[in-house]
Amino acid sequence: MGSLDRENVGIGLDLSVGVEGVLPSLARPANASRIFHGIVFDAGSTGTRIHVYTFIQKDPAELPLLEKETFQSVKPGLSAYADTPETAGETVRQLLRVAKKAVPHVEWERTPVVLRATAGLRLLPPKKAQALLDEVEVAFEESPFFVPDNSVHIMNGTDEGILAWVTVNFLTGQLQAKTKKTVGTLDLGGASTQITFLPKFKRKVFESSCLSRKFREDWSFGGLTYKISGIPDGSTGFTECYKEMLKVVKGVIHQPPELQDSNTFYAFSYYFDIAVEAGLIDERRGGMVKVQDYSIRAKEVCNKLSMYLATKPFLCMDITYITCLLKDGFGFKDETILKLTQKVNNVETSWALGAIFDYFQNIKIH
Ligand SMILES: O=c1ccn([C@@H]2O[C@H](COP(=O)(O)OP(=O)(O)O)[C@@H](O)[C@H]2O)c(=O)[nH]1
Ligand SMILES: [Ca+2]
Repeated sequence: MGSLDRENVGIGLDLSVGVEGVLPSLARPANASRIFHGIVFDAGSTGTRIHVYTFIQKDPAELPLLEKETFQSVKPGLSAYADTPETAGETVRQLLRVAKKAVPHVEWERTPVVLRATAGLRLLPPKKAQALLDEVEVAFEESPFFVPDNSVHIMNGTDEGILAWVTVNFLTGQLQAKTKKTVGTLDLGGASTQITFLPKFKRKVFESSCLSRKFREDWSFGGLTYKISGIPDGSTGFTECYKEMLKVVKGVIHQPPELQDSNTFYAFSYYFDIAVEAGLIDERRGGMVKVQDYSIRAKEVCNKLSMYLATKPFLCMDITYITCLLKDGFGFKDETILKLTQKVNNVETSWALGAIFDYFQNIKIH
């Protein structure tokens, strides 16, 4: 991998540097805009998503513009195939068809494809997770796209957070050299919440005052089946449920002092989904909520658990967890406003866009 003369080459040409000798020469007039693409798979615990990005580099000294995102998702996530890893390869092949349509044929061999897995694979026994990743790699190698080193791997939670931050701040224009202010981001995954408290399950039985006394369900993950239920003779309701969540949240999470004077926070993933389920926002339009809106709704739901038993048995637990995480975990004030959105400027607010920037930067593209 060589260093680059940024006076003469744009980001599109820089891409070829990582695969010297493999890619055709991309020499173009110095002033021409360059178009390039990047493919990111988000292998989440509840689904696999493909993001195909098209960028235009007008000025090599500036960040590229994101012209377009093509997005598609499938359920369930790869971890559901822990015992049939070939199926993971099929899922990826199916989604790669989307990329073949979105990226012009001539660009295929210089368009990088990467997959980052999150909590679903983190929670699997390492051998099972590796078998899934190996199948993905085979599917990538068969594809016409450029497969960089370390193209397929499990990402840690810190990277997930940082890359989501990059995505939203890029999309909201805060990464321009002249802007000083940035926005905060909150992403809540489907399985990462359980990471903290799954090991505490005794006999693998999980009883909670956040669930209706009558609730009973088996929940399977990574080859183990957990028995989840309400406490048959215990107390239920918001106060009890909150105390339970506090044990998971309190003292575990660093409370950044910046939150006190912080500006705007964008929240997505489960913050968004649960707000929709709780009727706080419209699924299509998203919206703004105050931290206290979650807690008011949590009280209403948890104090009438039987009403939600048939349709939304986990809503009390989920919304109380979010309330507790925001207030006692991160230390947000009741009045803090969160912008709940799945998209900014029509682009998914996922860590995936940040991940492709990270990739370009690692091959010395700025
Ligand atoms: O592009 C995405 C990625 C995730 N989600 C939602 O975010 C939540 C988190 O799920 P994910 O599968 O990403 O879990 P993780 O692996 O991050 O824990 C789920 O409700 C997803 O439906 C979404 O709406 N769009
Ligand atoms: Ca996620």
